[in-house]
Amino acid sequence: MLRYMTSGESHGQALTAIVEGFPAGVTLDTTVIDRELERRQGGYGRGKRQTLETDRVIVDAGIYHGVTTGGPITLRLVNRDAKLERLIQPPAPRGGHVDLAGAINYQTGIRQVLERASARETAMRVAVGGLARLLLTELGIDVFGYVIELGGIAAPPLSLDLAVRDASPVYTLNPEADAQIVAAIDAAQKAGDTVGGVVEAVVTGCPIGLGTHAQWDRKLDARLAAAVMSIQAIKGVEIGLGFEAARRPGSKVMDPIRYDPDHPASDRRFGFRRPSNNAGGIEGGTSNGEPIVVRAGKKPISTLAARGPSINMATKAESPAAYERSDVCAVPAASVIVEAVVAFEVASAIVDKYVGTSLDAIRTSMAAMHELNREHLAKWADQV
Ligand SMILES: Cc1cc2nc3c(=O)[nH]c(=O)nc-3n(C[C@H](O)[C@H](O)[C@H](O)COP(=O)(O)O)c2cc1C
Ligand SMILES: C=C(O[C@@H]1CC(C(=O)O)=C[C@@H](OP(=O)(O)O)[C@H]1O)C(=O)O
Repeated sequence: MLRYMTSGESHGQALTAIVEGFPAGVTLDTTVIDRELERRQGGYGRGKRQTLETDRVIVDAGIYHGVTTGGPITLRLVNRDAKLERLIQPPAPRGGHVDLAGAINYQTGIRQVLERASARETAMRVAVGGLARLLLTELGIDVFGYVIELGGIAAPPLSLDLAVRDASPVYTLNPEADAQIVAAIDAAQKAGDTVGGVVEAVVTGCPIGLGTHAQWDRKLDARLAAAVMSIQAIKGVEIGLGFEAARRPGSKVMDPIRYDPDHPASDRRFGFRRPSNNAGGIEGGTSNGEPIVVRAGKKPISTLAARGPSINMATKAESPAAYERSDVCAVPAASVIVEAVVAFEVASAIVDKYVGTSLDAIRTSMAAMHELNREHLAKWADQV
């Protein structure tokens, strides 16, 4: 079982994660993780905080000579803007945040809950996702996230071709490439407002059979949805066609099944081809070998420079909500975070299925399972 927990406050000393169940034998290349951290910090519309932080992962435990040992891996990110003990209690809670409900839930001030609820925590989730990516890359699986819509404006289309993708301004979160989007973010900033958007993550190279139809909490789509929904400010998750499937007749939703008899022995789909992928790579909670497509809707940031209506907690008189500083748009960052949590869930499903304490064990198990399925398909005629 692969799992992790994070700790840390937005303005505390550091963010930490302990990742447990990660296989031995994976070279922990921190530059791969740092690249993802850098992507998360980027994107047009971010606030001043990102000019103060330079996120670089520190590995405190779980490696020997740069290679994972199979023991728990401790990751750390230092907050340069650490100042928690000097921060005051906001007088008026912000709508759209946990400020009010959290202070009641924990019988504390607002500061205690907002510091932990902050999306600063997503930096660590991206570091953990980067670690998962190292395992997935070894197994020929790729995950990438990108913006598809921002402030109601469609982002330029993205090629699934890897070479084209890496050069794409959308993939590299450079919305300067789209004047309309930049103008929408600028207009929101000028008005003291914020903008949200829709992001998508695609997983390619997945074997058939991650997850299961057999039990609700092991369904791959359910696990992905929970992970993505847990990201700060994500308000909707779709797999494949998602809500659009509800509007179409069945004939325009189900993906036909075809067969290519000339497929190579190594084909992870065993020759089965789906001319469409409305299911987003998951049928009955199980990966079907097609790209896994997960979409997420991110709400616009609730902390408004124009300050939304609220109540002063001491006097209960009407008072504008607290405002210190804030992002105007964090949609490009959300695409990196969605990618990271999806990468982790897929890695976790891999470890569940191909139970192995090391990379070699997982590879061996994957190869053996592939052969087993080839044999199973070859003797199919005898079974029916
Ligand atoms: C990358 C990222 C950056 C964010 N930056 C801010 C911010 O600067 N100000 C803010 O009020 N909310 C920001 N948020 C959103 C809040 O963290 C989130 O809305 C809040 O914790 C309440 O949680 P909920 O929206 O999931 O209910 C950000 C979210 C993400 C994913
Ligand atoms: C620190 C990050 O995002 C923060 C998320 C956030 C919130 O309320 O979620 C509020 C802001 O924090 P601050 O008040 O320090 O500027 C963002 O900058 C980050 O993404 O690294």
